[in-house]
Amino acid sequence: MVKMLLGILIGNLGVTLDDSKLESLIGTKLVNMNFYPTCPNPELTIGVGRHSDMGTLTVLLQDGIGGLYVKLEEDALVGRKEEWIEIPPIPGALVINVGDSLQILSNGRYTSAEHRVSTTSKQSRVSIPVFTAPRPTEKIGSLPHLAELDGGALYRDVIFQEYMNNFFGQSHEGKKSLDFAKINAN
Ligand SMILES: O=C(O)CCC(=O)C(=O)O
Ligand SMILES: [Fe+2]
Repeated sequence: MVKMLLGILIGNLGVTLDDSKLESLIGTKLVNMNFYPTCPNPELTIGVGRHSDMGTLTVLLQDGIGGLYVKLEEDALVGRKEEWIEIPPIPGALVINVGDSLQILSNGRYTSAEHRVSTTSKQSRVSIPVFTAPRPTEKIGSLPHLAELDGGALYRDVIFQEYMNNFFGQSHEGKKSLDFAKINAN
């Protein structure tokens, strides 16, 4: 399913990647099982702090409790201020998150979802994300066709293992990890 989704998302940008390339871009797969116990003072705790997932696409199953928030970036063009919106649990629905690797490959046309989780004082929560990410040896950077169309690459080529080392080598601060691959990050 993830391979098909990725093929469609990249295809919509006018780039066709063959099956083995798509496979390489989601070749690392990891399942987490998150348990968030109840917390008497949810406002004083962080369930999961703000971050984006480092991989390509994340498929997330959450129970019915809620508490997952995604940041909508400020957009002056449409007069929107930065806002955190809750992703309500819908029975039988999966949440699909764009990760940093897809942001890099798409030259920023898809942006990774910055998200966080808050706990509640009444009910514990369980979520199961399935992360897909490039193979550790895979080189990722802005896809050349998109860099050309956009008048330049926003991201340099990095070996995914290096991106991962950097991601886990520092504490998460929103989407700061992306700076590692950004050209002209300041
Ligand atoms: O629990 C959730 O809904 C999200 C967890 C998460 O963001 C993560 O494990 O990366
Ligand atoms: Fe996450």
